[in-house]
Amino acid sequence: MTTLHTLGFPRIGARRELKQAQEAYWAGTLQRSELEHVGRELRARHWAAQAEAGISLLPVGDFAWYDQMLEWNCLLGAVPPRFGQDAGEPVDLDTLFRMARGRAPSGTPAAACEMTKWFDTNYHYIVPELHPSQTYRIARDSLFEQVAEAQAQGHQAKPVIPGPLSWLWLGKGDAYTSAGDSAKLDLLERLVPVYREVLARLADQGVEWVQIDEPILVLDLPDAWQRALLRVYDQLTAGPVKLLLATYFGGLNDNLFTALALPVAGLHLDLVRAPEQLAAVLPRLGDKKILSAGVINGRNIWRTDLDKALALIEPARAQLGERLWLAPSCSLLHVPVDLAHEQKLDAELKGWLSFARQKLDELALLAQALDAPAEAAEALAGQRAAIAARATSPRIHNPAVQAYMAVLDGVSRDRQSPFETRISAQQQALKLPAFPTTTIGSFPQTREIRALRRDLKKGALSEADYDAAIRREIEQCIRYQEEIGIDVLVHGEAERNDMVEYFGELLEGFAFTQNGWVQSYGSRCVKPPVIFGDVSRPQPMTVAWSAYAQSLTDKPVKGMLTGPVTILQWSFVRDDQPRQKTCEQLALALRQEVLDLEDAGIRVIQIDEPALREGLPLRRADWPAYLGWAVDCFRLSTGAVRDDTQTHTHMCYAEFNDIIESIAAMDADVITIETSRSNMELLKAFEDFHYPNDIGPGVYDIHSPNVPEVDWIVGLMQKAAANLPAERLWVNPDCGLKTRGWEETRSALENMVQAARRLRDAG
Ligand SMILES: CN1c2c(nc(N)[nH]c2=O)NC[C@@H]1CNc1ccc(C(=O)N[C@@H](CCC(=O)N[C@@H](CCC(=O)N[C@@H](CCC(=O)O)C(=O)O)C(=O)O)C(=O)O)cc1
Ligand SMILES: N[C@@H](CCS)C(=O)O
Ligand SMILES: [Zn+2]
Repeated sequence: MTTLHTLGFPRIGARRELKQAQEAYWAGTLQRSELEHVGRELRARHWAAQAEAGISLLPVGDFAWYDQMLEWNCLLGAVPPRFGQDAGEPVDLDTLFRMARGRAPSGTPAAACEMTKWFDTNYHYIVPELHPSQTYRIARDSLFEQVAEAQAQGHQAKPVIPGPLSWLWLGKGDAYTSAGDSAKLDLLERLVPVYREVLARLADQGVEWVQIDEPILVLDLPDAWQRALLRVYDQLTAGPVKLLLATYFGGLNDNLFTALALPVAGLHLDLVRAPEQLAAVLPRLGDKKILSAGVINGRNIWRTDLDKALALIEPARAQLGERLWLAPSCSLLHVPVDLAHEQKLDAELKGWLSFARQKLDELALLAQALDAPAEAAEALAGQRAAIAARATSPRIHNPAVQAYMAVLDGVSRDRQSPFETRISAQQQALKLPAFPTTTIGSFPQTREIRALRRDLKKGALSEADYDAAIRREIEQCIRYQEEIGIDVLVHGEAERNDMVEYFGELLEGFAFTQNGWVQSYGSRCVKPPVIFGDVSRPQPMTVAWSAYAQSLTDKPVKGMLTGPVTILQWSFVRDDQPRQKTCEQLALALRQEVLDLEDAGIRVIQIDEPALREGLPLRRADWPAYLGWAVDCFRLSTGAVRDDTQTHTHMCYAEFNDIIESIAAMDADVITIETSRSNMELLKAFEDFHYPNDIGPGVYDIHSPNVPEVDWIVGLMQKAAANLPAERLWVNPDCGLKTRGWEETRSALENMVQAARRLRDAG
């Protein structure tokens, strides 16, 4: 019998039960005991679903109240001193929430820990805060309690824990200069004994296998880290539990020999992203190790081509027999829970898809195909038919798009004139003051706005009434910005459920789901649209809203679009053509929208690319190719406008140093970026590079409810002006305001405008 396991199952619940419960608890309307009950119910449901599907080793530790890394930070007692954690006391749930959000129903508010992107996904983890004198201890028991919970339900629990090297790599601290700073390795001396203690406790609970995640093994690793892996795993494997070392999101490449040399009992490979590594691993695996083959894609939603998967793993099966285990490529955290909850997707399209729950069945079928091929034949034939139907469907091809793509090389990506010429034409047209103020696009998405969309969907509100209500929101937003004296206004994005899903709903070649939620961070989720075919724009998507907003004021209103790379990155993308091609189709659709906005009298157009950096391949050798086409697609979408039309772009959650050249090559007239959390440190890349175009360094952190003081904003801008020409600087928040309330938004923006006035007076 083939052993099946998963690296993790989505924790949010098919109806986002975890989100509802957490937010109610934070708001004080749900008791702690009720919250804990919801957690137990979800875990039990998810384990049961996996067991029913035939998964024998069930993940424990994939459930997290906010984030799995944060759970581990708390288990290790790595709680920064500002949270007032008593040494020796267990870390309480509210302390965990304060680390994530700065506040919780109990305990003193403190600055939240940093949150950043998890590898190349749209999931965000809470960054471990490292310090050279940090000590560790088992400070939270939830993992052990959950193991007992799973066992009491009759399951074979396989705890899932972050490996020590990956935990350190992903951590940050003032004493360390980069992810791979070898000084971090000094902490291992104190960390490893606690890992050993954890493993010993799990062994006492009767656990046989522990999955230990070392995803950094798919990155370019310095020698010191490779050596540390060898040293540490020698110490970790001494006890009675068996370790399954899990790698995912790529191939081992030059880390292959290190991974194979580790004395662990099993190794998990991502054979979706890097199928070629199997041939290199098989002859070197030895005669004892388990190989877990990750053959079901944990990062996308397409039904698996099981014939292809079988062809890949058959040599492994022949060599390893039952030492070959099967699994998804990575945790299923990154895909929606259950396709069964989609009532509105047409049957053809639904037949092409597989969400987390369906992926379990695919895994079981694959095992059956190995163990009892005759019994699997009929189901395999059904799967084969579904794969063939998708590959040959006329819905995926659009001749008009193909015709445009065929002449793409001849389409200019360049603006008509260089920046110096354009900016003076824009200055004449827009007549902006020094230190112009603007915002990033969205204004608070209030409950009322979301309820309007809910009612529209339910049929309780007509299209006309919905439109009228959104227009009122836009008018209020414009009036407010005029009143406080913002220079370049926005319409506020009230009509958007999400900056990617909104466009997915309006573009051809996309499908969208009712319930395909995926956790982005904490309680926040996204519903990534599905790109299944050639992308085109049947009609303008934003022009009516932007033109309406512009009709209300003489001040310029920015048109607001999500860029091609970000739409690509935050969607589930077709896998039957290179991502570059899909991105080019998106860029062409956006190019038409940009020109329509310009025709409608919109003089400033922003094309957001917050995911440009997130899309970077994990291996540096692959960066130039990606950056080449990503920048090209941005330029394709923006390049056709007149000189006096001003283009903006916006990026957040990113470090810019290593891609500054590509950012400059995008040639947006203005870039607004997230810099406030780093106290303008991130601007250094722009200073060192002598970035030529206009820059709006974010002057306050929109992720925090704290209102920035005028002096503080002035100080930050002066810091920026010390190294960048003042006439190139804009004043703006560091991201959109959709997750904020109106009260804090008002105070913050008013202070921001005050600060800009003071800067002008001083200059
Ligand atoms: C900027 N970020 C984004 C990322 N990815 C995206 N795809 N979009 C982004 O904006 N990645 C990086 C960052 C940070 N990530 C996020 C992710 C998610 C949110 C967020 O606020 N999510 C909302 C859901 C937004 C949404 O889709 N809203 C819909 C539906 C709202 C809903 O739940 N409706 C309820 C009824 C509501 C009511 O009655 O009050 C229902 O249908 O039952 C909409 O507005 O229509 C979230 O709540 O998780 C932010 C940053
Ligand atoms: N225009 C978007 C960008 C977010 S990254 C917003 O303001 O929400
Ligand atoms: Zn942003």
